[in-house]
Amino acid sequence: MREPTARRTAVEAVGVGSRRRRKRVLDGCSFRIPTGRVCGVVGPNGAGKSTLLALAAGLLRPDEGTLRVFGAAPRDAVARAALAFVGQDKPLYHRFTVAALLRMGRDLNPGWRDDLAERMLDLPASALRTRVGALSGGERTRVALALALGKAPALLLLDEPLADLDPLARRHVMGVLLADAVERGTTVVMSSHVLAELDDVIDYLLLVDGGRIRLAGETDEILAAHRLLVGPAADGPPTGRVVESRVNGRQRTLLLRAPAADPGPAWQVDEPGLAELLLSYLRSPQAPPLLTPTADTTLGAGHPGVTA
Ligand SMILES: Nc1ncnc2c1ncn2[C@@H]1O[C@H](COP(=O)(O)OP(=O)(O)OP(=O)(O)O)[C@@H](O)[C@H]1O
Repeated sequence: MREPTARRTAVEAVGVGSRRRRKRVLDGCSFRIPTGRVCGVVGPNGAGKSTLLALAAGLLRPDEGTLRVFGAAPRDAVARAALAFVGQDKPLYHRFTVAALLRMGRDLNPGWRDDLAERMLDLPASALRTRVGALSGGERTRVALALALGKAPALLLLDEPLADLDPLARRHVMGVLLADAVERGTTVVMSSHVLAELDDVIDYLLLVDGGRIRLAGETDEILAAHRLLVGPAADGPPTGRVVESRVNGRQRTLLLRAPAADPGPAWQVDEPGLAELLLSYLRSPQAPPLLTPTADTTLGAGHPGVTA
């Protein structure tokens, strides 16, 4: 028997619009993120990623449309208990020691798990006695992430969690998040500009650009829906639904929506990498949006593509 959509859907946005100081920041955003996915929210500066995460965390209300978390409004008690949010500014009490903050996390959250917080924190024991204000930016990020994970949430909303972490710390944080998603089925939704490091970790993608959703769904399905063609610039480009066409000297590189017609032996055809695909879309604002069936809110819960 199929579970109700609300239980299989972590976040659902339908026609979400948001204005900040009268400026339209998000417009007609509709998508679903099923439970248990590690979803990367990517897009250029000012695209609306933080606004989208703040809406899902219940810190902002949409001006248009609806956004639901596990089927409830983000400010409902059920949703609030199920989610943890770490914003870009990571507000922490600077005069508290790390140990005192962790104690507070334990006292405030009935489902608190020391092991999860400690796994994320992974700092020397001396750091526990340090006041938060005396930590480096990256160490503070680790504390904020440890407090969020210690809550053992069903949904982790993270706004640029990797921004001030060194490469080793990034790997550690990504590893912990991935392990948690596997072990507890946590849904992780994280914005990031570090496309290269998202590649191995995310299995779901939201590309936000100019306040709109341009790509949404399973990364492997989105990649499989495209072909990267490299061939001679002198030849007429092969036909197909072109996302981007670039000429560099004698070489033309094309990103097409699959299936593409056989372009002939002069062309090399591959599936694009994630970073390549995203950059092509960002350079080509005219390319039509693509949502896989699980992300598409116009498809009902009974659609075969809509699974947990
Ligand atoms: N507190 C605010 N008050 C007014 N406008 C805001 C506020 N926060 C963001 N905006 C505006 O909303 C738009 C989207 O901002 P948002 O922070 O959601 O984008 P983003 O994709 O997260 O960007 P970045 O990658 O730079 O963090 C921007 O044009 C920004 O100027």
